[in-house]
Amino acid sequence: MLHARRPPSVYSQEDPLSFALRPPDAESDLDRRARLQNEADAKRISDIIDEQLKVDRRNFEKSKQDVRLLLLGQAESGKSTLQKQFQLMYSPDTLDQERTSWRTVIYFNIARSVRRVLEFLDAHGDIFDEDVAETPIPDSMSSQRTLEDLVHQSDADDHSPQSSSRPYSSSASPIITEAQRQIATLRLRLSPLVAAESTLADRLSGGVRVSGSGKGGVYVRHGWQLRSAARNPSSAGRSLSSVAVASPVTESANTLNVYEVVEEVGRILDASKEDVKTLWRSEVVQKMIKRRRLRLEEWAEFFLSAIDRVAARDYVPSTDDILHARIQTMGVSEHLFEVPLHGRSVTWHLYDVGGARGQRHTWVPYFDEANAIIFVAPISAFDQYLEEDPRTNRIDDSLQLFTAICSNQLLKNLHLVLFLNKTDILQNKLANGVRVRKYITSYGNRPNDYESVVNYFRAHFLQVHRKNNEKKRVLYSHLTNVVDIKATRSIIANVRDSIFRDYLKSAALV
Ligand SMILES: Nc1nc2c(ncn2[C@@H]2O[C@H](COP(=O)(O)OP(=O)(O)OP(=O)(O)O)[C@@H](O)[C@H]2O)c(=O)[nH]1
Ligand SMILES: [Mg+2]
Repeated sequence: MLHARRPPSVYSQEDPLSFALRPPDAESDLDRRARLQNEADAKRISDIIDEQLKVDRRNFEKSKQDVRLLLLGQAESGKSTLQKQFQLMYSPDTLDQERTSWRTVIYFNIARSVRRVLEFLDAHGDIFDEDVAETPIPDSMSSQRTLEDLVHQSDADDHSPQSSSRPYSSSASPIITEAQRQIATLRLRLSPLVAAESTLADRLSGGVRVSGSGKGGVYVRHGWQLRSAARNPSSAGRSLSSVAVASPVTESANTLNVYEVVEEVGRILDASKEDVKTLWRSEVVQKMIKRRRLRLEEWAEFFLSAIDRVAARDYVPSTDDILHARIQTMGVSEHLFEVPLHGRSVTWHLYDVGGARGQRHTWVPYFDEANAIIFVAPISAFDQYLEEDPRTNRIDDSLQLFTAICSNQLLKNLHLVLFLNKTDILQNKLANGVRVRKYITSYGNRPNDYESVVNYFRAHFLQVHRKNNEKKRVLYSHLTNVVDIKATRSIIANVRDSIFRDYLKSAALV
Protein backbone atom coordinates (compact mmCIF):
# COMPACT_ATOMS: atom_id res chain seq x y z
CA MET A 1 0.00 0.00 0.00
CA LEU A 2 1.19 3.40 -0.94
CA HIS A 3 1.52 5.94 1.74
CA ALA A 4 0.89 9.46 0.50
CA ARG A 5 3.70 11.71 1.79
CA ARG A 6 4.29 15.41 1.58
CA PRO A 7 6.84 16.15 -1.18
CA PRO A 8 10.43 16.35 0.07
CA SER A 9 10.73 19.68 1.70
CA VAL A 10 13.59 22.06 2.31
CA TYR A 11 12.02 22.57 5.69
CA SER A 12 13.57 19.50 7.29
CA GLN A 13 11.97 18.08 10.40
CA GLU A 14 15.41 17.46 11.84
CA ASP A 15 16.70 20.99 11.49
CA PRO A 16 14.90 23.06 14.10
CA LEU A 17 15.44 26.30 12.13
CA SER A 18 13.98 24.81 8.95
CA PHE A 19 11.18 23.35 10.96
CA ALA A 20 10.38 26.70 12.47
CA LEU A 21 10.46 28.38 9.03
CA ARG A 22 8.31 25.85 7.20
CA PRO A 23 5.10 27.23 5.67
CA PRO A 24 1.91 26.58 7.60
CA ASP A 25 0.00 23.50 6.52
CA ALA A 26 -2.99 25.49 5.43
CA GLU A 27 -1.40 28.40 3.61
CA SER A 28 -3.65 30.79 1.76
CA ASP A 29 -2.81 31.84 -1.80
CA LEU A 30 -2.11 35.37 -0.68
CA ASP A 31 0.19 34.23 2.13
CA ARG A 32 2.00 31.91 -0.22
CA ARG A 33 2.65 34.69 -2.75
CA ALA A 34 3.94 36.94 0.03
CA ARG A 35 6.14 34.17 1.36
CA LEU A 36 7.64 33.44 -2.05
CA GLN A 37 8.27 37.14 -2.60
CA ASN A 38 10.05 37.37 0.76
CA GLU A 39 12.12 34.30 -0.03
CA ALA A 40 13.10 35.74 -3.42
CA ASP A 41 14.10 39.05 -1.78
CA ALA A 42 16.13 37.22 0.85
CA LYS A 43 17.89 35.20 -1.84
CA ARG A 44 18.68 38.30 -3.85
CA ILE A 45 20.20 39.99 -0.78
CA SER A 46 22.10 36.85 0.11
CA ASP A 47 23.51 36.68 -3.46
CA ILE A 48 24.62 40.30 -3.26
CA ILE A 49 26.36 39.61 0.05
CA ASP A 50 28.04 36.51 -1.42
CA GLU A 51 29.23 38.54 -4.39
CA GLN A 52 30.56 41.28 -2.10
CA LEU A 53 32.36 38.68 0.01
CA LYS A 54 33.97 37.29 -3.14
CA VAL A 55 35.11 40.78 -4.16
CA ASP A 56 36.39 41.44 -0.63
CA ARG A 57 38.27 38.14 -0.65
CA ARG A 58 39.79 38.94 -4.05
CA ASN A 59 40.75 42.42 -2.82
CA PHE A 60 42.17 40.94 0.34
CA GLU A 61 44.25 38.46 -1.66
CA LYS A 62 45.41 41.25 -3.92
CA SER A 63 46.05 43.60 -1.02
CA LYS A 64 48.42 41.03 0.44
CA GLN A 65 50.56 41.87 -2.59
CA ASP A 66 50.34 45.63 -2.00
CA VAL A 67 53.38 47.56 -0.87
CA ARG A 68 53.01 49.37 2.44
CA LEU A 69 55.52 52.12 2.96
CA LEU A 70 55.87 54.09 6.20
CA LEU A 71 57.27 57.63 6.16
CA LEU A 72 58.77 58.15 9.62
CA GLY A 73 60.75 60.93 11.25
CA GLN A 74 60.41 63.87 13.62
CA ALA A 75 58.09 66.83 13.02
CA GLU A 76 59.14 69.15 10.19
CA SER A 77 61.51 66.58 8.77
CA GLY A 78 59.84 66.62 5.34
CA LYS A 79 57.59 63.50 5.36
CA SER A 80 54.49 65.20 3.98
CA THR A 81 56.60 67.03 1.43
CA LEU A 82 57.97 63.68 0.29
CA GLN A 83 54.43 62.32 0.15
CA LYS A 84 53.51 65.25 -2.14
CA GLN A 85 56.42 64.29 -4.39
CA PHE A 86 55.06 60.72 -4.62
CA GLN A 87 51.68 62.21 -5.45
CA LEU A 88 53.21 64.43 -8.12
CA MET A 89 54.89 61.40 -9.65
CA TYR A 90 52.14 58.79 -9.46
CA SER A 91 48.92 60.74 -9.15
CA PRO A 92 49.45 64.27 -10.48
CA ASP A 93 45.74 64.77 -11.18
CA THR A 94 44.88 64.53 -7.51
CA LEU A 95 47.48 67.18 -6.68
CA ASP A 96 45.84 69.42 -9.29
CA GLN A 97 42.44 68.83 -7.73
CA GLU A 98 43.80 69.93 -4.36
CA ARG A 99 45.65 72.95 -5.72
CA THR A 100 43.16 75.61 -4.60
CA SER A 101 42.92 74.13 -1.08
CA TRP A 102 46.59 74.92 -0.59
CA ARG A 103 45.79 78.62 -0.85
CA THR A 104 44.29 78.37 2.64
CA VAL A 105 47.51 76.84 4.02
CA ILE A 106 49.73 79.38 2.30
CA TYR A 107 47.67 82.34 3.55
CA PHE A 108 47.85 80.74 7.00
CA ASN A 109 51.63 80.36 6.73
CA ILE A 110 51.96 84.04 5.79
CA ALA A 111 49.63 85.38 8.52
CA ARG A 112 51.48 83.28 11.08
CA SER A 113 54.90 84.43 9.90
CA VAL A 114 53.87 88.09 9.99
CA ARG A 115 52.58 87.62 13.54
CA ARG A 116 55.84 85.97 14.57
CA VAL A 117 57.94 88.79 13.15
CA LEU A 118 55.79 91.39 14.92
CA GLU A 119 55.91 89.44 18.19
CA PHE A 120 59.66 89.22 17.95
CA LEU A 121 59.95 92.96 17.44
CA ASP A 122 57.59 93.54 20.35
CA ALA A 123 59.53 91.26 22.67
CA HIS A 124 62.93 92.67 21.68
CA GLY A 125 62.35 96.40 21.76
CA ASP A 126 66.02 96.83 22.64
CA ILE A 127 67.13 95.92 19.14
CA PHE A 128 65.96 99.28 17.91
CA ASP A 129 68.52 100.95 20.14
CA GLU A 130 71.40 98.95 18.73
CA ASP A 131 72.34 100.80 15.61
CA VAL A 132 69.25 102.01 13.80
CA ALA A 133 69.01 105.79 13.29
CA GLU A 134 67.28 107.37 16.22
CA THR A 135 64.75 110.17 16.49
CA PRO A 136 64.11 111.50 20.00
CA ILE A 137 60.53 111.82 21.20
CA PRO A 138 59.06 114.25 23.76
CA ASP A 139 59.85 113.76 27.45
CA SER A 140 56.24 113.16 28.29
CA MET A 141 56.30 109.79 26.53
CA SER A 142 56.92 107.11 29.05
CA SER A 143 59.05 104.14 28.09
CA GLN A 144 56.22 101.95 29.39
CA ARG A 145 54.02 102.89 26.47
CA THR A 146 53.36 100.26 23.91
CA LEU A 147 54.17 100.64 20.27
CA GLU A 148 50.44 100.98 19.56
CA ASP A 149 50.34 103.95 21.91
CA LEU A 150 53.13 105.47 19.94
CA VAL A 151 51.26 104.94 16.70
CA HIS A 152 48.20 106.64 18.08
CA GLN A 153 50.43 109.45 19.18
CA SER A 154 52.10 109.69 15.81
CA ASP A 155 48.68 109.49 14.10
CA ALA A 156 47.54 112.37 16.24
CA ASP A 157 50.69 114.23 15.36
CA ASP A 158 50.13 113.62 11.71
CA HIS A 159 46.66 115.12 11.85
CA SER A 160 47.81 118.21 13.60
CA PRO A 161 48.56 121.10 11.27
CA GLN A 162 51.99 121.60 12.77
CA SER A 163 52.90 117.94 12.90
CA SER A 164 55.52 118.00 10.19
CA SER A 165 57.29 120.96 11.61
CA ARG A 166 56.90 120.25 15.32
CA PRO A 167 60.39 119.76 16.75
CA TYR A 168 61.06 116.91 19.15
CA SER A 169 62.81 117.92 22.31
CA SER A 170 66.47 117.30 21.89
CA SER A 171 68.46 114.50 23.48
CA ALA A 172 65.52 113.41 25.60
CA SER A 173 65.28 109.85 26.83
CA PRO A 174 63.51 107.47 26.30
CA ILE A 175 63.71 107.80 22.58
CA ILE A 176 61.71 106.36 19.74
CA THR A 177 63.49 105.57 16.54
CA GLU A 178 62.06 106.19 13.14
CA ALA A 179 62.22 102.42 12.62
CA GLN A 180 60.14 101.86 15.75
CA ARG A 181 57.58 104.34 14.56
CA GLN A 182 57.36 102.62 11.20
CA ILE A 183 57.01 99.17 12.77
CA ALA A 184 54.31 100.43 15.11
CA THR A 185 52.34 101.75 12.17
CA LEU A 186 52.81 98.48 10.32
CA ARG A 187 51.65 96.53 13.35
CA LEU A 188 48.40 98.41 13.35
CA ARG A 189 47.88 98.14 9.62
CA LEU A 190 48.68 94.44 9.60
CA SER A 191 46.34 93.56 12.44
CA PRO A 192 43.53 92.26 10.13
CA LEU A 193 46.00 89.88 8.49
CA VAL A 194 47.32 88.71 11.86
CA ALA A 195 43.74 88.18 13.06
CA ALA A 196 43.08 85.96 10.04
CA GLU A 197 45.55 83.37 11.32
CA SER A 198 43.25 81.76 13.84
CA THR A 199 40.30 81.74 11.44
CA LEU A 200 42.35 79.91 8.85
CA ALA A 201 43.70 77.56 11.52
CA ASP A 202 40.15 76.62 12.48
CA ARG A 203 39.25 76.08 8.83
CA LEU A 204 42.17 73.75 8.36
CA SER A 205 41.95 71.77 11.57
CA GLY A 206 38.18 71.68 11.78
CA GLY A 207 38.55 73.27 15.22
CA VAL A 208 40.62 70.34 16.58
CA ARG A 209 43.26 71.39 19.10
CA VAL A 210 46.16 69.04 19.79
CA SER A 211 47.82 69.01 23.16
CA GLY A 212 51.27 67.64 23.91
CA SER A 213 52.51 67.99 20.35
CA GLY A 214 54.32 71.26 20.40
CA LYS A 215 52.96 74.71 20.87
CA GLY A 216 52.57 76.06 17.41
CA GLY A 217 51.00 75.43 14.08
CA VAL A 218 47.87 73.66 13.12
CA TYR A 219 47.30 69.93 12.83
CA VAL A 220 45.28 68.42 10.05
CA ARG A 221 43.86 64.98 9.52
CA HIS A 222 43.79 63.17 6.22
CA GLY A 223 41.21 64.72 3.88
CA TRP A 224 41.51 68.28 5.22
CA GLN A 225 41.53 69.44 1.60
CA LEU A 226 37.80 68.74 1.35
CA ARG A 227 37.14 71.03 4.28
CA SER A 228 39.37 73.72 2.81
CA ALA A 229 38.39 73.35 -0.83
CA ALA A 230 38.07 77.01 -1.67
CA ARG A 231 35.61 76.88 -4.55
CA ASN A 232 33.30 79.56 -5.66
CA PRO A 233 29.86 78.64 -4.27
CA SER A 234 28.19 79.88 -7.43
CA SER A 235 29.91 77.09 -9.33
CA ALA A 236 30.18 74.48 -6.58
CA GLY A 237 26.86 74.90 -4.84
CA ARG A 238 26.47 75.86 -1.19
CA SER A 239 27.54 72.49 0.17
CA LEU A 240 30.71 73.80 1.80
CA SER A 241 28.91 76.43 3.77
CA SER A 242 28.16 74.16 6.70
CA VAL A 243 31.71 74.44 8.08
CA ALA A 244 31.65 76.47 11.27
CA VAL A 245 34.03 79.33 11.91
CA ALA A 246 35.36 79.40 15.45
CA SER A 247 37.22 82.66 15.21
CA PRO A 248 35.99 85.01 12.54
CA VAL A 249 38.02 87.35 10.35
CA THR A 250 35.18 89.79 10.65
CA GLU A 251 31.98 89.75 12.60
CA SER A 252 30.11 88.33 9.69
CA ALA A 253 32.53 85.47 9.14
CA ASN A 254 30.41 83.03 11.12
CA THR A 255 28.00 83.04 8.28
CA LEU A 256 30.62 82.79 5.55
CA ASN A 257 31.49 79.60 3.74
CA VAL A 258 35.03 78.36 3.13
CA TYR A 259 35.31 80.06 -0.20
CA GLU A 260 34.18 83.38 1.16
CA VAL A 261 36.52 83.20 4.17
CA VAL A 262 39.55 82.42 2.03
CA GLU A 263 38.51 85.10 -0.47
CA GLU A 264 38.22 87.61 2.34
CA VAL A 265 41.68 86.73 3.66
CA GLY A 266 42.92 87.02 0.05
CA ARG A 267 41.50 90.54 -0.09
CA ILE A 268 43.12 91.41 3.25
CA LEU A 269 46.43 90.05 2.02
CA ASP A 270 46.18 91.98 -1.21
CA ALA A 271 45.47 95.17 0.72
CA SER A 272 48.36 94.47 3.12
CA LYS A 273 50.99 93.30 0.67
CA GLU A 274 52.92 96.58 0.59
CA ASP A 275 53.00 96.59 4.40
CA VAL A 276 54.11 92.94 4.51
CA LYS A 277 56.85 93.80 2.05
CA THR A 278 57.92 96.86 4.03
CA LEU A 279 58.03 94.82 7.24
CA TRP A 280 59.89 91.95 5.64
CA ARG A 281 62.45 94.17 3.90
CA SER A 282 62.89 96.54 6.82
CA GLU A 283 66.45 97.03 7.92
CA VAL A 284 65.74 95.88 11.45
CA VAL A 285 64.07 92.61 10.39
CA GLN A 286 66.71 91.74 7.82
CA LYS A 287 69.46 92.59 10.29
CA MET A 288 67.92 90.38 12.96
CA ILE A 289 67.59 87.50 10.50
CA LYS A 290 71.19 87.91 9.42
CA ARG A 291 72.34 87.95 13.04
CA ARG A 292 70.12 84.91 13.65
CA ARG A 293 68.32 86.56 16.51
CA LEU A 294 65.11 86.27 14.53
CA ARG A 295 64.80 82.72 13.26
CA LEU A 296 61.99 82.07 10.87
CA GLU A 297 61.13 78.72 9.36
CA GLU A 298 62.13 78.07 5.77
CA TRP A 299 58.56 78.31 4.49
CA ALA A 300 58.12 81.74 6.15
CA GLU A 301 61.05 83.16 4.24
CA PHE A 302 59.89 81.48 1.03
CA PHE A 303 56.38 82.98 1.11
CA LEU A 304 57.29 86.40 2.55
CA SER A 305 59.82 86.84 -0.24
CA ALA A 306 57.14 85.96 -2.81
CA ILE A 307 54.42 88.17 -1.35
CA ASP A 308 53.60 90.06 -4.58
CA ARG A 309 52.84 86.83 -6.41
CA VAL A 310 51.02 85.10 -3.55
CA ALA A 311 48.90 88.15 -2.69
CA ALA A 312 47.66 88.58 -6.27
CA ARG A 313 43.86 88.33 -6.43
CA ASP A 314 43.98 85.55 -9.04
CA TYR A 315 46.63 83.56 -7.17
CA VAL A 316 46.68 79.82 -7.70
CA PRO A 317 49.44 77.96 -5.80
CA SER A 318 52.19 76.58 -8.01
CA THR A 319 53.54 73.09 -7.38
CA ASP A 320 56.60 74.68 -5.84
CA ASP A 321 54.35 76.63 -3.46
CA ILE A 322 52.51 73.44 -2.47
CA LEU A 323 55.82 71.75 -1.71
CA HIS A 324 56.84 74.66 0.52
CA ALA A 325 53.51 75.04 2.31
CA ARG A 326 53.62 73.87 5.90
CA ILE A 327 50.89 72.13 7.84
CA GLN A 328 51.38 69.56 10.59
CA THR A 329 50.11 66.02 10.11
CA MET A 330 47.88 64.60 12.80
CA GLY A 331 47.93 60.84 13.37
CA VAL A 332 48.57 58.75 10.28
CA SER A 333 47.25 59.50 6.82
CA GLU A 334 47.18 56.85 4.15
CA HIS A 335 47.74 57.69 0.48
CA LEU A 336 47.24 55.16 -2.32
CA PHE A 337 49.22 55.06 -5.53
CA GLU A 338 49.30 52.65 -8.43
CA VAL A 339 52.95 52.02 -9.22
CA PRO A 340 53.82 50.19 -12.46
CA LEU A 341 55.88 47.00 -12.25
CA HIS A 342 56.68 44.86 -15.31
CA GLY A 343 53.50 45.84 -17.17
CA ARG A 344 51.12 45.49 -14.23
CA SER A 345 50.41 47.86 -11.42
CA VAL A 346 51.05 47.40 -7.72
CA THR A 347 49.11 49.38 -5.15
CA TRP A 348 51.34 51.32 -2.80
CA HIS A 349 49.98 52.47 0.53
CA LEU A 350 52.01 55.42 1.74
CA TYR A 351 51.54 56.14 5.43
CA ASP A 352 52.49 59.73 6.24
CA VAL A 353 52.66 60.12 10.02
CA GLY A 354 52.63 63.08 12.39
CA GLY A 355 56.20 63.32 13.67
CA ALA A 356 55.80 65.43 16.84
CA ARG A 357 56.38 63.51 20.08
CA GLY A 358 52.70 63.57 20.99
CA GLN A 359 51.85 61.90 17.68
CA ARG A 360 54.31 59.02 17.68
CA HIS A 361 52.12 56.53 19.54
CA THR A 362 49.78 56.49 16.53
CA TRP A 363 52.43 54.85 14.33
CA VAL A 364 52.55 51.46 16.03
CA PRO A 365 49.35 49.89 14.60
CA TYR A 366 50.88 50.30 11.12
CA PHE A 367 54.11 48.44 11.91
CA ASP A 368 52.67 44.94 11.56
CA GLU A 369 51.74 45.09 7.91
CA ALA A 370 54.42 47.41 6.56
CA ASN A 371 57.00 46.33 3.98
CA ALA A 372 59.29 49.33 3.94
CA ILE A 373 60.27 52.48 5.83
CA ILE A 374 61.67 55.77 4.66
CA PHE A 375 63.14 57.47 7.70
CA VAL A 376 63.46 61.22 7.09
CA ALA A 377 66.07 63.09 9.15
CA PRO A 378 66.63 66.81 8.55
CA ILE A 379 70.39 67.27 8.88
CA SER A 380 70.06 71.03 8.62
CA ALA A 381 68.50 71.02 12.11
CA PHE A 382 71.75 70.82 14.10
CA ASP A 383 71.12 74.33 15.51
CA GLN A 384 67.43 73.75 16.32
CA TYR A 385 65.54 72.30 19.26
CA LEU A 386 62.26 70.42 19.42
CA GLU A 387 59.24 72.65 19.62
CA GLU A 388 57.64 70.12 21.98
CA ASP A 389 60.79 69.88 24.13
CA PRO A 390 63.09 72.89 23.75
CA ARG A 391 65.93 71.14 25.63
CA THR A 392 66.36 68.46 22.96
CA ASN A 393 68.54 69.17 19.95
CA ARG A 394 66.72 68.06 16.81
CA ILE A 395 69.58 65.98 15.44
CA ASP A 396 69.79 64.19 18.79
CA ASP A 397 66.06 63.49 18.66
CA SER A 398 66.37 62.15 15.11
CA LEU A 399 69.17 59.82 16.17
CA GLN A 400 67.19 58.58 19.17
CA LEU A 401 64.16 58.00 17.00
CA PHE A 402 66.22 56.21 14.37
CA THR A 403 67.66 53.97 17.11
CA ALA A 404 64.13 53.11 18.25
CA ILE A 405 63.08 52.30 14.67
CA CYS A 406 66.18 50.20 13.89
CA SER A 407 65.85 48.19 17.10
CA ASN A 408 62.07 47.64 17.00
CA GLN A 409 61.35 43.93 16.65
CA LEU A 410 58.24 44.51 14.54
CA LEU A 411 60.29 46.45 12.01
CA LYS A 412 63.38 44.22 11.87
CA ASN A 413 62.58 42.72 8.48
CA LEU A 414 61.43 45.85 6.72
CA HIS A 415 63.24 47.40 3.81
CA LEU A 416 64.97 50.44 5.34
CA VAL A 417 65.73 53.72 3.58
CA LEU A 418 67.27 56.80 5.21
CA PHE A 419 66.77 60.30 3.79
CA LEU A 420 69.24 62.82 5.20
CA ASN A 421 67.05 65.72 4.21
CA LYS A 422 67.12 69.52 3.90
CA THR A 423 70.63 69.48 2.46
CA ASP A 424 69.89 72.81 0.73
CA ILE A 425 69.18 74.47 4.07
CA LEU A 426 72.28 72.90 5.57
CA GLN A 427 74.33 74.34 2.72
CA ASN A 428 72.87 77.82 3.29
CA LYS A 429 73.51 77.73 7.02
CA LEU A 430 77.12 76.71 6.57
CA ALA A 431 77.61 79.30 3.83
CA ASN A 432 76.28 81.93 6.26
CA GLY A 433 78.89 80.95 8.80
CA VAL A 434 76.76 78.99 11.28
CA ARG A 435 79.18 76.75 13.15
CA VAL A 436 78.18 73.15 13.91
CA ARG A 437 80.54 72.96 16.85
CA LYS A 438 78.57 75.64 18.68
CA TYR A 439 75.54 73.33 18.87
CA ILE A 440 77.11 69.86 18.65
CA THR A 441 80.17 70.04 20.86
CA SER A 442 81.38 66.59 19.80
CA TYR A 443 81.92 68.01 16.32
CA GLY A 444 85.15 69.49 17.70
CA ASN A 445 87.58 71.08 15.30
CA ARG A 446 86.42 69.37 12.16
CA PRO A 447 86.08 71.69 9.15
CA ASN A 448 82.77 73.52 8.99
CA ASP A 449 82.15 72.68 5.34
CA TYR A 450 79.26 70.80 3.75
CA GLU A 451 81.20 67.65 2.93
CA SER A 452 82.63 67.23 6.42
CA VAL A 453 79.34 68.02 8.18
CA VAL A 454 77.33 65.61 6.02
CA ASN A 455 79.90 62.86 6.52
CA TYR A 456 79.85 63.41 10.27
CA PHE A 457 76.07 63.18 10.57
CA ARG A 458 75.79 60.31 8.11
CA ALA A 459 78.40 58.34 10.08
CA HIS A 460 76.27 58.71 13.21
CA PHE A 461 73.14 57.37 11.53
CA LEU A 462 75.06 54.50 9.92
CA GLN A 463 76.52 53.62 13.29
CA VAL A 464 73.06 53.46 14.87
CA HIS A 465 72.02 51.11 12.10
CA ARG A 466 75.13 48.95 12.44
CA LYS A 467 74.65 48.55 16.17
CA ASN A 468 71.05 47.42 15.72
CA ASN A 469 71.36 45.13 12.76
CA GLU A 470 71.45 41.46 13.80
CA LYS A 471 69.57 40.53 10.63
CA LYS A 472 72.19 42.08 8.35
CA ARG A 473 69.66 44.22 6.59
CA VAL A 474 70.87 46.75 4.04
CA LEU A 475 70.40 50.44 4.78
CA TYR A 476 69.83 52.55 1.67
CA SER A 477 70.75 56.17 2.39
CA HIS A 478 70.26 59.30 0.32
CA LEU A 479 71.14 62.97 0.68
CA THR A 480 67.94 64.78 -0.19
CA ASN A 481 66.27 68.11 -0.70
CA VAL A 482 62.67 67.03 -1.06
CA VAL A 483 61.42 70.40 -2.30
CA ASP A 484 63.58 69.86 -5.40
CA ILE A 485 61.26 68.13 -7.86
CA LYS A 486 63.79 66.80 -10.36
CA ALA A 487 66.27 65.46 -7.82
CA THR A 488 63.56 63.90 -5.66
CA ARG A 489 61.93 62.25 -8.65
CA SER A 490 65.08 60.33 -9.44
CA ILE A 491 65.61 59.36 -5.78
CA ILE A 492 62.01 58.11 -5.56
CA ALA A 493 62.59 56.02 -8.69
CA ASN A 494 65.69 54.59 -7.07
CA VAL A 495 63.84 53.82 -3.82
CA ARG A 496 60.95 52.28 -5.76
CA ASP A 497 63.31 49.94 -7.60
CA SER A 498 65.06 48.83 -4.43
CA ILE A 499 61.74 48.25 -2.64
CA PHE A 500 60.45 46.28 -5.63
CA ARG A 501 63.60 44.14 -5.68
CA ASP A 502 62.96 43.10 -2.06
CA TYR A 503 59.26 42.81 -2.70
CA LEU A 504 59.70 40.49 -5.67
CA LYS A 505 62.09 38.34 -3.68
CA SER A 506 59.78 38.02 -0.71
CA ALA A 507 56.68 37.49 -2.86
CA ALA A 508 58.66 34.89 -4.83
CA LEU A 509 57.33 36.43 -8.01
CA VAL A 510 60.61 36.09 -9.92
N1 LIG B 1 64.14 73.93 1.73
C1 LIG B 1 63.63 72.75 2.10
N2 LIG B 1 62.47 72.72 2.75
C2 LIG B 1 61.98 71.49 3.09
C3 LIG B 1 62.64 70.29 2.79
N3 LIG B 1 61.90 69.26 3.27
C4 LIG B 1 60.81 69.82 3.83
N4 LIG B 1 60.87 71.16 3.73
C5 LIG B 1 59.90 72.14 4.26
O1 LIG B 1 59.80 71.89 5.66
C6 LIG B 1 58.49 72.10 6.09
C7 LIG B 1 58.04 70.89 6.90
O2 LIG B 1 57.89 69.78 6.05
P1 LIG B 1 56.73 68.70 6.24
O3 LIG B 1 56.84 67.78 5.08
O4 LIG B 1 55.44 69.36 6.48
O5 LIG B 1 57.22 68.00 7.58
P2 LIG B 1 56.60 66.69 8.24
O6 LIG B 1 57.74 65.76 8.48
O7 LIG B 1 55.47 66.16 7.45
O8 LIG B 1 56.09 67.29 9.63
P3 LIG B 1 54.92 66.69 10.59
O9 LIG B 1 53.70 66.51 9.76
O10 LIG B 1 54.74 67.74 11.64
O11 LIG B 1 55.44 65.42 11.16
C8 LIG B 1 57.65 72.38 4.85
O12 LIG B 1 57.42 73.76 4.75
C9 LIG B 1 58.52 71.91 3.70
O13 LIG B 1 58.34 72.67 2.54
C10 LIG B 1 63.90 70.37 2.10
O14 LIG B 1 64.56 69.37 1.82
N5 LIG B 1 64.35 71.62 1.80
MG1 LIG C 1 53.48 65.98 7.85
